[in-house]
Amino acid sequence: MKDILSEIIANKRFEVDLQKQTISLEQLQEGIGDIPMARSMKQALSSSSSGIIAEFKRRSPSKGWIKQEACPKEIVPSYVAAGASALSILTDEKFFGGSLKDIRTVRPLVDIPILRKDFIIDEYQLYQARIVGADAVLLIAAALEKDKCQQLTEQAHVLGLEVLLEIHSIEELSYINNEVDMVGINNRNLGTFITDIENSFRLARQLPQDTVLVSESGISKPEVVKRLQAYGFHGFLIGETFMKTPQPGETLQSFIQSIQ
Ligand SMILES: O=C(O)c1ccccc1NCC(=O)[C@H](O)[C@H](O)COP(=O)(O)O
Repeated sequence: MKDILSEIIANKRFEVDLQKQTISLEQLQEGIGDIPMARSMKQALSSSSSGIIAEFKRRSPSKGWIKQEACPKEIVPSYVAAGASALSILTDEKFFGGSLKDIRTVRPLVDIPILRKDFIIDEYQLYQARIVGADAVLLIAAALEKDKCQQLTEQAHVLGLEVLLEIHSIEELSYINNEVDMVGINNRNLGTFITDIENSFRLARQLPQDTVLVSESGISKPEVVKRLQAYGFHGFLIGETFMKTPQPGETLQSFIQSIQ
């Protein structure tokens, strides 16, 4: 682990420890009882839908502010109306300008699966995700020891959350086991920020055919999605391409028209 990722993880550890001082894990556990069943993102991606996981993202370490004043109540329902199969909502505040409140705000407005996109290092964050209404969480191999990743996967399942495991390199293939629901191949090198779509094809070749595969980051053209679809990818996680335009929902709509 290095560079921006280590900085993000160090800050996340600090944040989570602080949050625990305000609301303890036990208090969060008490709040989990009456949460409705989660929606299956794996199923949503496996059905014959667009496969687009449309991301709500205000800023990023690689691009700075993309849409500082973005309002989730406007953008997220417009993604659903445009035909997104699932949603990804960045909840990291310091580096991405997001918050758990963004998921809480849109949950009653939409009925497709929501991925809590954050840097999950502690089971406390799984409870937070479930309480605000997320259906799935991202676990990043590069940010976790293998045992910890396994432990978080099991705990996520106990809470009814699905897991999208993100890998970027051949070495991280060893994190994948039968318990992981979906495998995300990140095209972005988190050390250099360079995106290379070919990374998706390189790593997909190494995976069993029945893996629910998601290609993540740097996707800006419908033709790329078509190539990925033909290769057997089910999901396409796209943020900046939509968020940088004045009407992200409309941009998504024409993007989907071009892949059908
Ligand atoms: O987006 C970044 O700059 C970034 C930097 C360091 C860690 C994670 C980062 N992004 C998180 C994501 O996974 C992306 O937001 C997501 O894959 C969508 O990517 P894009 O379509 O390129 O916005």
